[in-house]
Amino acid sequence: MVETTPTPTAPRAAALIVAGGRGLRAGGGMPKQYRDLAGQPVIARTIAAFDAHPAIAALVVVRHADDAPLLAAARPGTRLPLVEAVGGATRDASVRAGLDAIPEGIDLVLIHDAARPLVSAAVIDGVLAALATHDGAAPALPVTDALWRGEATVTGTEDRTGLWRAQTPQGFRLPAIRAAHAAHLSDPARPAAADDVEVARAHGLTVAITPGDEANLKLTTAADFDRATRLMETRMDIRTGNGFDVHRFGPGDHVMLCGVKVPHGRGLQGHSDADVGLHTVTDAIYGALCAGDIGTHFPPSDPQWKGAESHIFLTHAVDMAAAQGFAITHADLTLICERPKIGPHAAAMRARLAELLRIDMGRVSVKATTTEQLGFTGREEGIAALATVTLVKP
Ligand SMILES: Nc1ccn([C@@H]2O[C@H](COP(=O)(O)OP(=O)(O)OP(=O)(O)O)[C@@H](O)[C@H]2O)c(=O)n1
Ligand SMILES: C[C@](O)(CO)[C@H](O)COP(=O)(O)O
Repeated sequence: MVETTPTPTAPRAAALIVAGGRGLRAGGGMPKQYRDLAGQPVIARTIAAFDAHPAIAALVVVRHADDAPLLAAARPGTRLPLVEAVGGATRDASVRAGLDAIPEGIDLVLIHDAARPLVSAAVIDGVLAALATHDGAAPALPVTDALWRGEATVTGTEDRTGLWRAQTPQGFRLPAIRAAHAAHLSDPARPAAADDVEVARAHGLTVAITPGDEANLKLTTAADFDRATRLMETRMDIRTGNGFDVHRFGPGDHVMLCGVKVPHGRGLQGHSDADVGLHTVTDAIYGALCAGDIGTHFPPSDPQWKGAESHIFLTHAVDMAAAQGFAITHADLTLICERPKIGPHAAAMRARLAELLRIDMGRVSVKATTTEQLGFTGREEGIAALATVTLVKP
């Protein structure tokens, strides 16, 4: 008989995101984790960072009892189901509530502050890698500035050798950190723990220090929001794409423009429904993604696209952008024709485009111009369109 060694299965890791605090030091009129950071709620970025990591198999978010509506409004669409738990008066209590809510079948837990939205895949990787050989692991940065003691004047200098600035996620084997938190809770003399590493160490666990990241800052004060925004600007991938398309007039009694049926004495000719507005915006998105054009993805030689409604093409481009982590933040379309007059239909066109682009109508512009009766559009032989879109990957 041949003996086989069972293949070890990779441990399954959960992300436990603590968001039960009030963010009093940050101010701003609402708990900091729900405030906007460069166009997205802080917590949406934090959740998305873990949801996007392939080693994360479960997501638990601990919120304050009053914050259900805030979390519902801020949570992003996620690959993983999002388990919600209600936190307590201290960070420790919130972590315990989260540990209790972790679904079955999880081996490792990464406990992370919702207020650290810029956590990178590399920081998460470092923690997970160290957990293969340690009870716990957490990122940190060495203290590089001199450390003083004092109030208004300096009264002493502390030795900074071996001092670290602790970050999250702090990772552990699930049973061990549950036991550590239970022991911490039952200790009548327990001090408030600075973090989960302190709770773990008090229970005898060893914790490896893994590479931290300056960008993985905790949003604590109002100034931290400015700092995080600046950090994001330097690492953001911002792209613009342009599109241009023309369709000629032929027989018909209407034209399709941005998904809106506009009555007209002629129709537009094309393999699909000839919606020159949607085609142009679609091509602008493909352009920003460096992904060819509509013909690359929907060849005119393919009979299945004959008469197709053009929202199919735009939805494909929007999905492709989302799959690559891009958010569409703006679209500007210019339709070039003498007639039909676009003005009376522009609001409906903006609304439909916004719906298809999955963005607010305030980020979508539809305008029109004539060419003063010059050229093919001036002779009313067809309609031309120009578009610019902006895509942002945080
Ligand atoms: N009772 C608490 C307190 C804090 N936290 C979470 O722990 C993280 C780190 O805490 P901190 O930065 O101190 O947040 P707040 O307690 O919200 O801030 P503040 O002390 O300024 O009110 C935050 O994501 C916060 O939401 C929590 O889940 N439950
Ligand atoms: C857990 C922590 O983020 C590690 O740096 C930090 O201790 C929590 O924040 P607080 O400001 O000390 O509550």
